[in-house]
Amino acid sequence: MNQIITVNASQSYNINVSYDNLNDLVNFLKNSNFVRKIFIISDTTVCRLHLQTLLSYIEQTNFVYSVYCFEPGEQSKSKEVLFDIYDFLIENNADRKTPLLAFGGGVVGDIASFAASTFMRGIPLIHVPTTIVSQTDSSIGGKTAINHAKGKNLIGTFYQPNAVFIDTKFLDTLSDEEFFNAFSEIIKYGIIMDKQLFEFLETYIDDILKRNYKTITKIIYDCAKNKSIIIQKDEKELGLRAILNFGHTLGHAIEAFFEYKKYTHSQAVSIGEVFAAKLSYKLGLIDEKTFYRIKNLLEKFNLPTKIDKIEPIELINIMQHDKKSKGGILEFILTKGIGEAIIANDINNSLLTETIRELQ
Ligand SMILES: NC(=O)c1ccc[n+]([C@@H]2O[C@H](COP(=O)([O-])OP(=O)(O)OC[C@H]3O[C@@H](n4cnc5c(N)ncnc54)[C@H](O)[C@@H]3O)[C@@H](O)[C@H]2O)c1
Ligand SMILES: O=C(O)C(=O)C[C@@H](O)[C@H](O)[C@H](O)COP(=O)(O)O
Ligand SMILES: [Zn+2]
Repeated sequence: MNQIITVNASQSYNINVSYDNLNDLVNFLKNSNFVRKIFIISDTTVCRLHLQTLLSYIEQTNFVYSVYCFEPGEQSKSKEVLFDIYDFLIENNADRKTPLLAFGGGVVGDIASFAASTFMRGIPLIHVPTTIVSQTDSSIGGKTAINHAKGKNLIGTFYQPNAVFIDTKFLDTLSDEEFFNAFSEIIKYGIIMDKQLFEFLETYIDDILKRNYKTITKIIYDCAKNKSIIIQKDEKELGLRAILNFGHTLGHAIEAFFEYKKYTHSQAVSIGEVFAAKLSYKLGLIDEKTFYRIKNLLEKFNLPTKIDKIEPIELINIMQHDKKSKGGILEFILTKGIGEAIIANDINNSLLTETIRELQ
C-alpha cells in the first residue's frame, strides 16, 4: 500500500513511500504542467544499477529525457561537479519549466537540488532517493548543499521539491554496510523526538538486521513523517529544525578533518551522537543507562562510537565554522531523555575537550 505524507511548506508537496511505486511517478509527470522534457542527475553507481528501471517508467510518459551521471562519493559535492551540471542543463536547453530529477543518495540529492534551486533562479525538482539516508532524511525538507574546503555544506539553499518518490525496492542493491550504517540518522529521530521509534528499533533489531522489507518500509515512513513534522514548523531552521542536527556538529567536523575519506556522513554522525549523548550525561540531562542505550543501539548496527586520537582543539576549530555557531559561540543539540532534544550554546571548551578525550 502506498503511503502519502503531505508536507505543507513554502511549496507543498507529497512524499510517496512504498515498495515499488514508480507508477505514481508516471502519473505525477503525466498530470504535471512541466515542459515534456526531464533532466535526470545521478551518480555512476546508481546509473549502472537502476537507470534502466527508472527509464522504463519515464518512457511510459511523453517526456524526453537527458541523463547526467557523476562519480559517486562526498567529494562530488563540489563546485566543479555543480558547474558540470549547469553546463549539462544549458547544453540541453533546460528552461524554467523543465524538471530536474535527483536519482540517488544524499550526495546526488544535495548537489542536484542546489543546482535546481539556482539554475535560472529555480527549476522544478523531483527526488527519487535510493539510499536509506536519502529516503529517511536528505530528500525531505529542502536543504541543498555543496561542500567548501573550510567545511561541510557551507554553501547551500533551502529549496523544497515538487514531489518525492521513495521506492524501498531500490534499497535491495545496497550492501549490508551501506544499509546499516545509515541507521545513525534513523536513531537520531528516535533520540530527538520519537521514543516509540527508538524502542521499536531496540525491539525489532533482529528483523531489521534481516532487512525485512515491511519493517524497513515502516521505519522509513516514520522517519519521513517525523522530518515533515519538523519542516512544517520551522522550514528555514530559525529554531526547532536545528534538532535534526543531533550528532552533526562534531560529525561534520570529523568528516571534514579526514577530508571525507575515512568516514561516511552516517558513520561520522554516529560518533557525533555518542559525543552529544555523553555531553548530555555529563551535564546531568540524562542518566548513565540512557547514555548506554544510545551507544549500544548504534553498536548493534556496527556503527563507530569512538573518536579517533585527534587533538580536541583541531575538531573544535573546525566546529567554529558550523552553521549553528553564532559570534564564535558553538551550539550543540543535546538530549534530555529518549524522544527529547534541547539546543545548548553555553558549553565551555574545557568540557568539550574533556568529553572528546573520554571517547578516544
Ligand atoms: N539535505 C539533507 O537534509 C541531508 C540529510 C542527510 C544527509 N545529507 C547528505 O547526504 C549525503 C550522504 O548520503 P548517502 O548516505 O545517501 O550517501 P551517498 O549519496 O554517497 O550514497 C552512498 C553510496 O551508495 C551508492 N548507492 C546509492 N544508491 C544505491 C543503491 N540503491 N544500491 C547500491 N548503491 C547505491 C552511491 O553510489 C554511493 O556510492 C551526505 O553528503 C550528507 O551530508 C543531506
Ligand atoms: O534537514 C536538516 O535540517 C538536517 O539537519 C538533516 C541532517 O541529517 C543533514 O545532514 C543536513 O544536511 C545537515 O545540515 P547542515 O545545515 O548542518 O549542513
Ligand atoms: Zn545528516
